[in-house]
Amino acid sequence: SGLASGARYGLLIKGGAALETLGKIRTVAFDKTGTLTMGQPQVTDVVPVEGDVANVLAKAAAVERGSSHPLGAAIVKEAELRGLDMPRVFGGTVAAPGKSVMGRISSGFVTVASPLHAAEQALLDDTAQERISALEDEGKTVVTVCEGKRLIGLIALRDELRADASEAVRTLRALGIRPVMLTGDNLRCAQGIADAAGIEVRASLLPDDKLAAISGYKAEAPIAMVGDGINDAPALAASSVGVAMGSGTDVALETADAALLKNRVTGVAEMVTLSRATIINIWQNIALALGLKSVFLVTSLSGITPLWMAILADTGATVLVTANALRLLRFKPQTQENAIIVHSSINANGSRPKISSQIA
Ligand SMILES: Nc1ncnc2c1ncn2[C@@H]1O[C@H](COP(=O)(O)OP(=O)(O)OP(=O)(O)O)[C@@H](O)[C@H]1O
Ligand SMILES: [Zn+2]
Repeated sequence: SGLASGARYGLLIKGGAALETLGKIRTVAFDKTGTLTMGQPQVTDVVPVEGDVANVLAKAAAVERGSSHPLGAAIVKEAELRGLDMPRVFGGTVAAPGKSVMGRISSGFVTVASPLHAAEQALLDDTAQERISALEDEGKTVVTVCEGKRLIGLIALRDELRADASEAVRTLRALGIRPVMLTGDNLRCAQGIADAAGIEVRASLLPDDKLAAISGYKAEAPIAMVGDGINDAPALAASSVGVAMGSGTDVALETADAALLKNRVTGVAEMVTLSRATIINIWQNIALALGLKSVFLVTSLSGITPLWMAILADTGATVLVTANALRLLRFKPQTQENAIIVHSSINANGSRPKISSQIA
């Protein structure tokens, strides 16, 4: 009944074990991009160092074209909006998760990378470094564009916080759970987003660092991780309960133990509440069943109640237990955004989520 009730609110939980663990978690780790934020960054600034804006944007977009990263998608969209001709890429592109993407165009190798990992390609001088810090202080994510070993420009992007992110964080704290944001983005930008959401943050984490962070928390107490599967699928799999955003990748939906179909991050707290209610309900039922049975065992053995009455009472207990379990179907999440509850398990993009077949 707990699983069915969750499904009605767009909370999909893959089976009883995950439902049970959710009630015990002490920490919830959130990915930033696409989880606490909308995951639809927009290009805000293009700073050319060599050539003009179009040169930087077109080359960056060329190597990002095959990339599934939200930053890459934003760069390609911006180049298309400006009607730029993207140079041809020869021999495909190479992505280093959490760091960069690289490809070869006719004039040489182009790399789009985080400032932290740009140093592997080119040295950032003081002017570039200052410009990066200034943009990051505005809450933007900056990527560097290099051609060969030369920095040719910077692209700044901004992603908006989800409307229910701070409510999600507050609700978890009220349940005695510690929320923390794990991100591959730089600390300046991440700190701005984290402050707005009211959450503590660990930034500049590579996918392996996210995994290590999860294992660290998990060694202390059960932890849930909420992510979209881009550079965090291993962390989702390693946490006690992995929760995928409904808009996330197929990998996320497959590795996760649960999913938030309506992309409401407040759903994590609702899952915990539902789990706790279910666990209490199960213990009530066990106590009820055993209690009634022992009363009638004693009384019928000692001849106080006739056998037929004991049998009838046994059936009655089953009815009571079932009725108590069915109360869970009346479960309503406490958070305010319930107006947008949809009674179906269809994704926002219209496709059926893969895990829907597994609802008990
Ligand atoms: N395809 C790419 N194009 C440009 N930069 C990239 C790309 N992939 C990774 N990066 C750089 O590496 C950084 C970390 O990437 P990662 O995907 O781990 O984190 P994120 O998506 O920014 O944030 P989060 O970890 O919260 O999802 C990015 O902020 C960006 O600077
Ligand atoms: Zn991410």
